[in-house]
Amino acid sequence: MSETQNPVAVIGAGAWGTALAQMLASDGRAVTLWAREPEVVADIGAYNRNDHFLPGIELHPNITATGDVTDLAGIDTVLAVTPAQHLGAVLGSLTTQPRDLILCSKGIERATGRLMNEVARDAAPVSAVAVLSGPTFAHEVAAGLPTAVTLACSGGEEQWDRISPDIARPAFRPYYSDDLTGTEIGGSVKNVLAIACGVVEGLGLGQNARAALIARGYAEMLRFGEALGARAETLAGLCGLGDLVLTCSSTASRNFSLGKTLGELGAQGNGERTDPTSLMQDRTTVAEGAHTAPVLAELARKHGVPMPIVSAVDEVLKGAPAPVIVEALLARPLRREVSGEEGAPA
Ligand SMILES: NC(=O)C1=CN([C@@H]2O[C@H](COP(=O)(O)OP(=O)(O)OC[C@H]3O[C@@H](n4cnc5c(N)ncnc54)[C@H](O)[C@@H]3O)[C@@H](O)[C@H]2O)C=CC1
Ligand SMILES: O=C(CO)COP(=O)(O)O
Repeated sequence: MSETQNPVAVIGAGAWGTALAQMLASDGRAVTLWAREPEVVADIGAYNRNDHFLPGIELHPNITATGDVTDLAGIDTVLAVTPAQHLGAVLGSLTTQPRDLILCSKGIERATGRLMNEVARDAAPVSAVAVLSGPTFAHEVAAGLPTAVTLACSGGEEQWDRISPDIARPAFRPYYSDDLTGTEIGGSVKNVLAIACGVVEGLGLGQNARAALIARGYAEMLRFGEALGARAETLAGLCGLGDLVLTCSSTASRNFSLGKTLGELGAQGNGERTDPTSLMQDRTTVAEGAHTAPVLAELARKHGVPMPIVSAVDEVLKGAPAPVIVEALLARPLRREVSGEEGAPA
């Protein structure tokens, strides 16, 4: 490590935390990776591999895995990459709060309806919070393939100047934003819409239907964002539209593939209700959209924001037959396309 390189730490050694550690370590700097599972710590220490969550990748030797949060003390720049529902508890277990805490989870806290930056500001009030989000399949980033992300800084340009050199690499390009709400809404809502696109794929409804769903889903994202104070320009960027297009187009997405299975079950089910619970329990990896959908549908109702696709995903996740739900979506009254204008054309 050169003397000018700050050490960084990553909390959470799932696929994304491990891929971020690999990307950050690519310039030779020391990266501390905190893992919840002792076997993950052991395997990274012994073999430089995390086959539990990111199989097939040889990790840089300058990544040090630990299960002890006290090893994060003194590291100024820390990325938090836990599943959204566990962020508050994991941050609450830290013995010290870093100067800069960069949130990389995509979701909304189910019990409280809070975005991750709200969870983090409560759990780590001393830290300056930032949000990193964009089109980033973990296996591609770990392989060194190029992408770009939104990096939204609560501390404005001063924080950006401090942390962007620690995050940017030749193949990983952050873009500055100060809209944390918009950045988080993009990543949270797109996961739910990816489940919807997977359902369409599983039901065999075709490419046109998927593209229509992406466009109308994006309109829902914009409406919800506006209600919560996000900027539309943020949602048109990497963390919104960019990630939406990625995640809605590929079975490499856990959310899309969950939706596809739900659609296939629905297609076989003769209009009967399904039981997605066992489907979810069997998964060792997180499909955040399944946790976000109920709380997002609830928040949308609370704010008076029409989000019919999000509500439809929520229904399918609760066991409603996918073909019946799709039929109901298509049978809704005709209306203007432009967001904010209600009613059918004259
Ligand atoms: N995998 C990807 O390509 C990307 C994932 N993300 C986001 O990163 C976050 C983490 O996802 P992944 O790393 O993919 O996870 P993963 O699905 O690969 O692994 C599951 C993770 O959950 C953790 N976990 C399970 N139970 C827990 C508990 N009780 N408390 C704390 N942690 C627990 C495990 O330790 C592991 O780190 C999610 O919010 C996801 O949306 C964001 C961008 C890309
Ligand atoms: O957020 C992601 C890509 O940007 C990963 O999506 P999935 O969680 O659906 O795999």
